[in-house]
Amino acid sequence: MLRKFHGLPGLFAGLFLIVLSVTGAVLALAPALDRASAVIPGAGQVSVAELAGRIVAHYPQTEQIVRTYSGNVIVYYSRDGQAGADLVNPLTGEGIAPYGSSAFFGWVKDLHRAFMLDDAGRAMAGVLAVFMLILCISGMFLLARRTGGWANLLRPLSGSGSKRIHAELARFAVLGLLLSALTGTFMSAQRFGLLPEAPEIGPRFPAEVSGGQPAPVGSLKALGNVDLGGLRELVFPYPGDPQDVYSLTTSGGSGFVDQATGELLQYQPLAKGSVVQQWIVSLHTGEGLWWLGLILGAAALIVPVLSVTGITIWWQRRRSSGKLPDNIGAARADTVILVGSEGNTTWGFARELHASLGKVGFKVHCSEMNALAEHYPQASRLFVLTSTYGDGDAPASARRFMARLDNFRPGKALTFAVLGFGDRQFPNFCKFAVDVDKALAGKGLKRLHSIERIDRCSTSQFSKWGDKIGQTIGTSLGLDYNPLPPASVELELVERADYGLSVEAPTSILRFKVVEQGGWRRYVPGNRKTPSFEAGDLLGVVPPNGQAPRFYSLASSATDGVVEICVRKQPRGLCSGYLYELKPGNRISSFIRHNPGFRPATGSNPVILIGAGAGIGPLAGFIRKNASRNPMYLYWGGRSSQSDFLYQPELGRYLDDHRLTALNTVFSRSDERAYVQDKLKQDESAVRQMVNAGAQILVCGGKDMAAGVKQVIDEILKPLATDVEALRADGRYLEDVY
Ligand SMILES: Cc1cc2nc3c(=O)[nH]c(=O)nc-3n(C[C@H](O)[C@H](O)[C@H](O)COP(=O)(O)O)c2cc1C
Repeated sequence: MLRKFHGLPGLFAGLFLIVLSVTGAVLALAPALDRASAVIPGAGQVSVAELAGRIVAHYPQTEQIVRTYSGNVIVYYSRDGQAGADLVNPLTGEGIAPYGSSAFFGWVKDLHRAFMLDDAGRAMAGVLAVFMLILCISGMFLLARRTGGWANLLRPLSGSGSKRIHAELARFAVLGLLLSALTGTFMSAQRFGLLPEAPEIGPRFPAEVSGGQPAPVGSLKALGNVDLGGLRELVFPYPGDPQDVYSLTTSGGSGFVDQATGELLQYQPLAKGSVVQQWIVSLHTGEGLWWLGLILGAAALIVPVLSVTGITIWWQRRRSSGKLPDNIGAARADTVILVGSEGNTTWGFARELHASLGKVGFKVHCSEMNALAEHYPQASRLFVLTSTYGDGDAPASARRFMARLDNFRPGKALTFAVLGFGDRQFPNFCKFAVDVDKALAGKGLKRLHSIERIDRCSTSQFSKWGDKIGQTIGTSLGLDYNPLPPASVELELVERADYGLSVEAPTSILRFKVVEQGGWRRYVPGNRKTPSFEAGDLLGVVPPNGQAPRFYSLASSATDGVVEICVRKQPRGLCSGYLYELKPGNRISSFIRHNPGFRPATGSNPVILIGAGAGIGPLAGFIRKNASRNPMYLYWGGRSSQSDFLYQPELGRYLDDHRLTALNTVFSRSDERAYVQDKLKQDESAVRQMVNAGAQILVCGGKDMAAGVKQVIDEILKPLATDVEALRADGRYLEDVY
């Protein structure tokens, strides 16, 4: 709901908001440019009387003196019957240059205020300001939800791509945009009479003036009492009319000055409403607050990027939520399918189930598990299809499911069935699905069918499960789904570095180049030259006998120009053995699987990287990409510094150029006889301090190491009254475990 509240105005208004914000950013420059060219005497240095006296010496027929919010002084005068206006130097009264408002800024202002369309355009700009207000407020709520609460709003963000860029920039710009939107809405509402405007009541013309011989303007007492900094305008009396007066407006109010006695007559302070109104204009335009104008301008310039990334996110979400043409609303559905997925393969199965159930007449609603509603009023069947990630953890689209389950109010008639997707080679086969099954039963829901687990996307297991569900609900589903094979990438080994033979841990860093498809094949969709990937994504490799693919964490990003992995040869490892035997020039077929849940946060908070053995691969990749020199600390364990110190030269270079802040290694077959978790224990207080300062922890390596690390970190965190699970829920403890 909140997301819709944020997305719909954004989509609708995207293009117009871009025009509004770019023109706003240009206009925001005006106060700063004006200010830069203005001569501004210090406070108390020049009085209005002195200023007027100096100006009159150069412009005997002065009609009016105006001081702009930026501090420029303009004189309006007549000479030889011709009216003119000049910028003047307040210290000398001399003219600097003829004054005229800029045609360019005038044009931009028209575009900004009214899209060149008069009142219709002004109304549109007002509506857009309201949209912007809704976007800012709903965006702040979404950000708080993403960072795990308002107190964590400044916490480093995880994730990548458009979502990350959108959230990071929005966080930077939101206060400026909120201020512009609020003040813009206020000004539009006043313009269209929806809010009252402060009445412009000036002082009444004095009933009596002395009518005596006019004194020189520089000698008038009332003008001598006003500092130039407070002047708005001074209108001169009509020449030769002793009954006329000077009309003075200052930042505090307005009044009249007798041209003979110099007395202040009928002074009226500015009404409170006018002061507020003036502040609102200043806060919107930066008039008189040139520095604020620049901040608002910078925030406005971010709007085009927010619009483009916002539309990209919406589009990606639409696509990944699976082109479900007949998706029924949650409130009307009799059947609900919830999907937990990280790499999107489970969505394909969910789509097939959605289509089959729809075909036999059910009203089916399908969404990600994170979008679990509080209530499905009409539903009597709930299917949960979910994969498992990390070490038995929730995939990205289900991470908030368990927390949302607390507020879930299932109707009495609701029954459920969980279908887990996983890989039997993982010790925690489909563990998250099992957890969900238990949690739903714990909520008092009845099982429509007991949990089943699908191994490595087996389509036959899926189809059999469909048959059983069909029998239970009294109709044939005929689930027949064949996932498309992922786009394959041909790689050629260009370089390898071998380690660890003498300590029975043969491990190699393998660097491949992407083999470009020649001839017509390069035009086939999917045969892209270089796929996009980041360190921490996964390289899928199918071993030669065609069994299920094995995944290796990537140590490089596409921009590095190589595909780099770190492979430890397992004793009877089919795929690791195959890769280990490769020689430069050999080619393999592979595919990329994105793993956006395993990425270091950006920002100045420390990042603690922990790994052992080949687990150093993606961690080294993160350090290589740390161009902004965020504090990164690496804890890594191997067997022997002489034999399997992977990436030793690179890490030295990263320390030198500060991409890596500190390196802590430990070797189990040296005198230390210790593992990486022992090293963490030794560094207990430093680790605790870093976590207390907002550090994020990323762990990569074998499951035993990960379990040991988790145990030690839990102990280290005890005095902080938090633990690994709490950090994990905040996106501050990420694991890539195999
Ligand atoms: C990094 C990683 C960790 C995984 N961890 C587990 C796990 O702990 N248990 C399991 O059964 N499957 C695990 N899997 C396998 C996935 O659950 C399986 O490939 C699933 O089909 C992915 O579906 P999805 O693309 O919809 O997320 C893991 C896969 C990867 C790439």
